[in-house]
Amino acid sequence: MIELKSVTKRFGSETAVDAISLTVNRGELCALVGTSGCGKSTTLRMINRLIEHDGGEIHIDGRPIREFDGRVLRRRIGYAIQSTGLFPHWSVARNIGLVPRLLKWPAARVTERVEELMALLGLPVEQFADKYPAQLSGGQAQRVGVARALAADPDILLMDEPFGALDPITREGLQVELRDLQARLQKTIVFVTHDMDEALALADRLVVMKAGRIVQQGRPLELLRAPADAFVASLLGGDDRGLKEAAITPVVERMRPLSPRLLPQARIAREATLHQALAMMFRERVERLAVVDDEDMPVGEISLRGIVGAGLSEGRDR
Ligand SMILES: Nc1ncnc2c1ncn2[C@@H]1O[C@H](COP(=O)(O)OP(=O)(O)OP(=O)(O)O)[C@@H](O)[C@H]1O
Repeated sequence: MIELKSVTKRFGSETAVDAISLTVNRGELCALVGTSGCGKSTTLRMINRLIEHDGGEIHIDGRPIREFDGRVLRRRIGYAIQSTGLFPHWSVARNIGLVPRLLKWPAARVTERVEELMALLGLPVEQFADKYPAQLSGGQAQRVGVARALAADPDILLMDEPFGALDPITREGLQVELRDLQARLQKTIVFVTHDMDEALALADRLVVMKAGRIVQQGRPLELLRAPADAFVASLLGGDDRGLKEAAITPVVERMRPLSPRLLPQARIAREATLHQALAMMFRERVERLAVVDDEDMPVGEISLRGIVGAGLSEGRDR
């Protein structure tokens, strides 16, 4: 668990982070969003003491981080950044194994771990282990950066735009991998992003910052449904907020039992979102879809009226 209590950071006369308080529970993914220069990266870098806070307290698992040696702390916390920070003269495998080697793991265990992570992140060992960062595409380099952050199996991961500057398909693939990793391994993750769709899709806790302060925090749906002010509303998507809400609301929330009427021909997976259901209705020119399970068996239906007529923000079906 990470706790920030009234944490402040000043650079000269400028207060970059102004008395923020935030708790990120174990296994939670917390996304920090806000306009450029609002203090997101500074907040992240104070957690692993790349930047020292000058007011307030930061605790990790109940202990003030000032009690830890900075280097020891950073070996316990994975850190992935947009520019990857890979060592250019080291191979991919050597880059990924950096922290385990610093922690003096036996060589065979480091190799095993590196290969495990490369497989996890879709980087075939034979193809990539001996390559150098300059020989990688941006997306591959970011995967290596994420693998390196995960190498020593840290409980905490700090990620500063780790998927920035990637094409939408690669980015979405990595988002799915991250969510999967988090669900399986219960990592505590603090994630900085400028991409609101990414923040809404990934975050358990969404934190909106403005000029060094936290303006609002909560579950993405809570913020979409009740933004604290016009700034939050506009940052979260302005007039598009309804669609963004549909993009993170699962179909099963609005699903009804199959009606005795004819089974709808068009089908949608039960894991789909309302946004995907709307897109399919639009594409297929239909107002009802059968919701199907993994074996393509209908488990219910969803209708346009069920989605729109009920009013998304009411959170109930009629
Ligand atoms: N090392 C530094 N020295 C002086 N000022 C700094 C330093 N690092 C950050 N700042 C200032 O602190 C403020 C917050 O910066 P920070 O990088 O945390 O913002 P951010 O929200 O991450 O921005 P962006 O979205 O553009 O990355 C900015 O005004 C920035 O200019």
